[in-house]
Amino acid sequence: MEDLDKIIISEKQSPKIFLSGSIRGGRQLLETYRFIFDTLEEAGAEVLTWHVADPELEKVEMRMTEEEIYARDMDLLARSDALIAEVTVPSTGVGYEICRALVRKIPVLCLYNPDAAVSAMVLGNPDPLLEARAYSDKISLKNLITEFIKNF
Ligand SMILES: O=c1[nH]c(=O)n([C@H]2C[C@H](O)[C@@H](COP(=O)(O)O)O2)cc1CO
Repeated sequence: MEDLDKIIISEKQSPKIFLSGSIRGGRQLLETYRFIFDTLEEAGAEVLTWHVADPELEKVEMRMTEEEIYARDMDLLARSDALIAEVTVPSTGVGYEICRALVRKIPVLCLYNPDAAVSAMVLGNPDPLLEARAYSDKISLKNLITEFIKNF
């Protein structure tokens, strides 16, 4: 029985997470996106959109057309088990990705600083697959992320 448990645990795939964070909406929270990325990887998740937390992102994305960026991200979303969005910095792309995830029935966790003016499209959204949580510091941010990904 113990052996069977071990096999089941070792066969458990790491959850694939679509990390969503502002790019053209402003990069001022890049350090927080990096912290979320590191927390997810430490917890055994695979972050498919690692580029969102990449300080060199502009260099890579500059070589891609707008259509290529869109197609790549929609393909990554289709392969994700869940989406985690940092919504403190308002971003058209982040809002769009949240909506697309919900349409595809992919669970979404939105995280934000308590001082942020988060859209009512997130805070007032009754979709049971959407969870929105404020974090006051890195400890609470880490706890919210690790609790959420336990479900996958
Ligand atoms: O170059 C890009 N690469 C890219 O992956 N995105 C996606 C991922 C981010 O979660 C989101 C950011 O949107 P925005 O650029 O509107 O802030 O869109 C967005 C852009 C630029 O709009």
